[in-house]
Amino acid sequence: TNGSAPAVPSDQYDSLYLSPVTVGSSTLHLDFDTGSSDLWVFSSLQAQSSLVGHDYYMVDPAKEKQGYTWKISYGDGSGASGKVYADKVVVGGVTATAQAVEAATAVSAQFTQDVDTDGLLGLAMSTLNTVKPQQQKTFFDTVLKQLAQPLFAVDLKYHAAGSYDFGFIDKSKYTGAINYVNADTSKGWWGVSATAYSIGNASTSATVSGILDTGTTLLYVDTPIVKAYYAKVKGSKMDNTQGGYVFPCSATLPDFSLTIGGVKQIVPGKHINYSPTSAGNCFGGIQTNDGIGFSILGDIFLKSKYVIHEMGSTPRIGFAQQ
Ligand SMILES: C[C@H]1CC[C@H](NC(=O)Cn2ccnc2)CC1
Repeated sequence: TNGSAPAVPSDQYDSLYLSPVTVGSSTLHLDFDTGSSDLWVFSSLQAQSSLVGHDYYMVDPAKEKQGYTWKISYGDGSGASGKVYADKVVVGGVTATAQAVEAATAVSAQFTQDVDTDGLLGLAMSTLNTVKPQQQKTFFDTVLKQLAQPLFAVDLKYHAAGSYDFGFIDKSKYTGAINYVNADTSKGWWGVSATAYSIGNASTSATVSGILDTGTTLLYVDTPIVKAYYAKVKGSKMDNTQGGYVFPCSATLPDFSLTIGGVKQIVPGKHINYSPTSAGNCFGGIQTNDGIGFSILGDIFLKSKYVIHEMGSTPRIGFAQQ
């Protein structure tokens, strides 16, 4: 069975995208995250005070995987932990009858205060799953065999609802050719490399290695590239109080591209004006990866493309223009 689920921006800035998922008998709104591999949810195991505003999974003790635990922390310092259940999970009509559902007993403040997000659904490789004593499969790995094709496609949009397709490529969601490159899954992520970047009409040869990450809002690249980009934005500056580069909201932002598989994958300048700040300027969608050694191609990069993640004998990533 193939299927498709909507990806709805959680707020006016596309901070994250939420998709409806049936977990047991509840419908929750989860953040599909190609940068991690745990399916975890707010649950009845948590203190009531932590559940205010959230939909949550009502655990059934008969379905508990006794003695199994999980604990995850993300690059932005957020995290969660809890117990594990085997239950039915349905995404866009695709059913996993006994999916490992990671029910939270504790979550960090960033998640508690984000009342729209009821948990995450990881879509990276299952080798990154945090469940102990036995690592569990992602939803995608669980349903892989029932899909017509071993793939999912990501269609995030700028200030609009997009979708996640499972098992099929939707020709109505892109124009032109799909450009495929092999994925580097050796670190558990959907890894890609670029051979150049461009700012406006100027192209620079460089090796930019990164991971595709729907769970990250912005586009994080090496500091020299970030500096070169904002050098082309009048009035821009690094503002440590705001935590990154800001600029006058009236600024014209140049397009940015990464050349992947010989094809320029363009991020429109318009998408790089992420949001207004509390200080009266605007916060950039391109920021430094703080020298973590690789780039994070988050939603700012993804929301102009239709991106196919194919787990064939040789994992591949396909890029097409929305
Ligand atoms: C420098 C980057 C900063 C942003 C980091 N992204 C995340 O932490 C993504 N995420 C998933 C769940 N909650 C957050 C990746 C590193």
